[in-house]
Amino acid sequence: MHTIAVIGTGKMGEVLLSGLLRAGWPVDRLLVTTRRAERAAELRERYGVEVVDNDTAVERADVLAIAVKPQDAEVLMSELGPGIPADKLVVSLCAGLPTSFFAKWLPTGTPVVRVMTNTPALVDEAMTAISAGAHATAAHLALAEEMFRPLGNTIRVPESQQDAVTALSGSGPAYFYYLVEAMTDAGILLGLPRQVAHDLIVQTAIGSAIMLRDSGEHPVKLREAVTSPAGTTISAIRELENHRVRAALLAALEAARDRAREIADQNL
Ligand SMILES: NC(=O)C1=CN([C@@H]2O[C@H](COP(=O)(O)OP(=O)(O)OC[C@H]3O[C@@H](n4cnc5c(N)ncnc54)[C@H](O)[C@@H]3O)[C@@H](O)[C@H]2O)C=CC1
Ligand SMILES: O=C(O)[C@@H]1CCC=N1
Repeated sequence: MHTIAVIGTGKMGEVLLSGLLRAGWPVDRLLVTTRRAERAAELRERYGVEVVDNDTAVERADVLAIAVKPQDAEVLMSELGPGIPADKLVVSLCAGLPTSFFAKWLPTGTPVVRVMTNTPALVDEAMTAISAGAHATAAHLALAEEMFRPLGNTIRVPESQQDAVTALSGSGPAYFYYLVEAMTDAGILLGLPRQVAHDLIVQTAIGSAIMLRDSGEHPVKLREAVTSPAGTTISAIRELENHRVRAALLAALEAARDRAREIADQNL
């Protein structure tokens, strides 16, 4: 069985750690690293996991899951990279950074897998996209899948699609929360108590998501089924079109994709 070290255990590192534990990964096969002593104590107490320094993690783990902010990856990899033996697997969770960024710091031939997951991993409903770097084999991809499948769904994509994936599903939960927030405000505008508006829209989101997943119907079909002739829904849709919400979404995701590219450019 593999030993996985989470390097940089902040929000996403903890999401991965807790998911692996929920899935039954033995705690003595997990190591975590962090910069702050208080955070180390918190993780130890919450999960009973061993917190070690980065060098010890490299020595003892055979899979290194890099979960620092992309902006911190250069310092981390310049310190750690050259000492990582080529038989370890490096799994990057970092937005924007291509596998070639990691390869630059690693001994030639070290396999790197790039993943983009999302925060619904906390409830085992993540969408995780997995890509092989130059030296990653089918076995390395399978191992990355084994790590992330307990957290939700996984998909393999060519690395060239990872910036688009980041814009769509990596950041995606934020767009849905934003929408719920705005719709709750709209409910308040219409005179509903905040909690009632919140409960109505959250359950509506859950029901709609399950129908999208389980009915096999195209979203247009599902929307048309709600939209009665001369009814209420079409009046709302007209306003969404007038306010160019579709165009705003296209522009927003393009901006997120471009930001991922910028992060790469700043680090290559
Ligand atoms: N937050 C999100 O929804 C998602 C984030 N990501 C990616 O996950 C990565 C982590 O993001 P978050 O967890 O949100 O950030 P975060 O800031 O919560 O966690 C990063 C952690 O790394 C630690 N760290 C930094 N340098 C270190 C070093 N040299 N040694 C040990 N620990 C170090 C920091 O102290 C911090 O605890 C990023 O690269 C981000 O692009 C990917 C998908 C979704
Ligand atoms: O906002 C970010 O950069 C990270 C990557 C995807 C979701 N959160």
